[in-house]
Amino acid sequence: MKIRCIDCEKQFFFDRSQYRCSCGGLFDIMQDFKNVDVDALKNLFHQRLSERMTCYTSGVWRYKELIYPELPDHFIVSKNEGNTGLYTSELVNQYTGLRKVWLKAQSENPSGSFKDNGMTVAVSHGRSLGYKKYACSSTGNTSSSLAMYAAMSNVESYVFVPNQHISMNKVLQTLAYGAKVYSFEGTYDDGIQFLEKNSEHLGLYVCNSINPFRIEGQKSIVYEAAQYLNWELPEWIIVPGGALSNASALGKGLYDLFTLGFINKLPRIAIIQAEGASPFHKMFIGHENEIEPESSPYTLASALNIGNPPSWKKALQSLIDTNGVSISVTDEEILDAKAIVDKSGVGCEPASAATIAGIHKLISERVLHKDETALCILTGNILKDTEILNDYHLTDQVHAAFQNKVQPYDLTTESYKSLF
Ligand SMILES: N[C@@H](CCOP(=O)(O)O)C(=O)O
Repeated sequence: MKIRCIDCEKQFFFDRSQYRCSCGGLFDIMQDFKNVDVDALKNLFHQRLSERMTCYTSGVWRYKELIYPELPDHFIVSKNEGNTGLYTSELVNQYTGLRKVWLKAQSENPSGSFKDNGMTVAVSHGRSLGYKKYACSSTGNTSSSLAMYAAMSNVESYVFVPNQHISMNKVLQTLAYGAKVYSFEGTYDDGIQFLEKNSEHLGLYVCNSINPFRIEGQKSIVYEAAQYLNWELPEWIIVPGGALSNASALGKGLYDLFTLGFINKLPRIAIIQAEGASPFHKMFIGHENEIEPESSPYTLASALNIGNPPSWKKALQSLIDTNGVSISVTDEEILDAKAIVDKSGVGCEPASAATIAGIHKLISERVLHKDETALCILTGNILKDTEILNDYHLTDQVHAAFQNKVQPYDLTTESYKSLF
């Protein structure tokens, strides 16, 4: 397997853990698609939809030929990740004003977020290299996912989480899977810098999205959506933008599908950032060549509290390749959109709802047209952040709101007769 530095374009054989080239650029995996037969692969992917109890049951490894064909199956650690629902909702369509919005619920992954799509590949690769200690910096989803796969592989996980502006539920989930959790003063960005500097001499295999195998795995999100939609994707793919791994991976995945001939039309990608943590959007609309890191990013959508996204160049490439756009939305817009997704029955964590808020705004700015269709990536589960649910639904007027939603009822009377 070969990798390429995205800055100096030097190529290497990838046989150990390294995340950056000596020039400072991130690595990208170069797939050898010379012998790909699209019709044969479509058939194979279709047959694998009825696999049971093998690694090909997974909605990631179903596409192994496009992700990591060389990896011997016995290294794969999988929990049937992927296989997530694709939903539509009249409520969401109406709220956004778009003809049809597809919700790809990556929140249905085994650890509750899209991170599992990439993590199964990163940890499986780490196993093939013989690593026993795995690490990440995280606002909570990456750490939960890593801790889960590490536990299943019987190896250690060490996770570094900021000591504020993250969701307690996610940290508890990470602890419960058995990870050693270190809480630090700073942001996700400081944790990444620490790991980039120290992981090698500490013998830690880093599973953040600076690891290119994470990106290869996350491409499966768009492969699966395309397969479910009979290889015809909507005009737009909408992703929240924090560390920017989804924008990077989905752009690469779409490019694979289009250049190989799986799909005939390339959707446009829209990256939606939270206003309080939007360095990428500022760079993009300002036509700057470099990102200006934000030292104190802050948004209620805790998964997006990232001021210096390592993958910004890959995400930028995705927008260039797909004629994409970026936009930012306020926390209020995110929370209102989340309430709609929750009420639709699909549900999501706050960061995911940035996509719905983003569509709303892109229509009002006439970037999206109401006759178009879009696919939104819902990144995390509704229960990932119950503090936000509490605040949104209860805090303002706790008693009045609570009484409205959960009505007191006296079982000893016959008042039910007037209720139904
Ligand atoms: N919100 C993320 C931030 C980490 O991003 P990654 O792309 O490096 O995994 C999280 O869940 O920690």
